[in-house]
Amino acid sequence: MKIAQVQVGKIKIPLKKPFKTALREVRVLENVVVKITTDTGHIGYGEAAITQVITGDFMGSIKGAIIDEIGPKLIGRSIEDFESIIDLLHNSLVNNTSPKAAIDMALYDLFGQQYNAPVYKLLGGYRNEIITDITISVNEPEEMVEDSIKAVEKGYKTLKIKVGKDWKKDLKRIKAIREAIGYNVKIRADANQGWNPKEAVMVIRKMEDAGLDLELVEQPVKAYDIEGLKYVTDNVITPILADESCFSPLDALKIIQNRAADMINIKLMKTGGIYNALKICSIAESFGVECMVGCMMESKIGLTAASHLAAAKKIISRYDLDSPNLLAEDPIIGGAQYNEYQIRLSEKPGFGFESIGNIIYD
Ligand SMILES: C[C@H](N)C(=O)N[C@H](CCC(=O)O)C(=O)O
Ligand SMILES: [Mg+2]
Repeated sequence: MKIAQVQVGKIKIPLKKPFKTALREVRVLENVVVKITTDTGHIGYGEAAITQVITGDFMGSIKGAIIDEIGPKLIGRSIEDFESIIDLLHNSLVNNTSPKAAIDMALYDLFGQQYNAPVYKLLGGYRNEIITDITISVNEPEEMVEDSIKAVEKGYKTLKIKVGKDWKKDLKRIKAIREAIGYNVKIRADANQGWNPKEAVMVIRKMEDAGLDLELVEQPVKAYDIEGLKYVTDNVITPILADESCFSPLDALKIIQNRAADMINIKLMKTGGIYNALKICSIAESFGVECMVGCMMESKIGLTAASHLAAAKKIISRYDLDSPNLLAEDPIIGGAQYNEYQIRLSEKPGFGFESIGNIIYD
């Protein structure tokens, strides 16, 4: 199975309601899709999210990296030489984790097809069903309460509450939501770097003192501020999850060795795909540090790849794989099966995509 063509396209899907974090607001998802076709007619798909405020990668840079740099090097390479192709991918240019992730996904999709097995089984096959949380965008507390109640009515057992805009109001947000939904539903909060270290300690301690029972707090401080992250982790009881601070396996190693966070959020857009995500899993597992698999605003193409990783590994104990549920349409037939909070993996070879609509190829 040799790579014959690498195509790049754009997928555009409106959201059900604006997705708002301390870092950005998204109304319409516009991501890059990669389609790799082999000489045997097999097709592998991947996706790169436009999340420049986190990864630095934007539409033009992602397309350029794939069309001008990575794509041409892949032509004629055999999927059986998997390690060599992945090595080529990661050494073709530094950073650019989103285009690398899209190519890595498409290669894993083909790898599964080559060996006639679903990817998650080839990676370890620990489980074939996962349960995702759902994200509540940061808005006025009243609107967040309404959104939280609707999510609980749909059966979600974990809510990921976006905060990090203003710590006093954040406290009100979490208090109001906890009062409205009770204690049978888990709350995790994601500040998306919005607090400084002292504010973070103060607000998390206030939440602890008020008995708000947070499962964890994600990325309280700036991505670069590992000392600040450690200060927060050392000074609160609530577990701290590193997200934007952890891209590479080396980032994970540094965070874990310094005990700067209690857990790691793995996202394919940060690691550059499944290959490096597996390295983070091994590092974390060696230290007994549990991981979450998260996502950017991505369609079911990216989320199917993330779900296969999440299902494969025991050390991944938490899932924030909700972005398809935030979209108004799903143009992807096949792949992971979403039934609100429940995600089932397809047993078809690779990622099991059947057809993908809505893509405009360059
Ligand atoms: C969509 C997912 N639940 C999520 O909240 N991801 C964010 C970043 C997503 C983005 O800005 O596209 C996160 O965990 O920080
Ligand atoms: Mg996050």
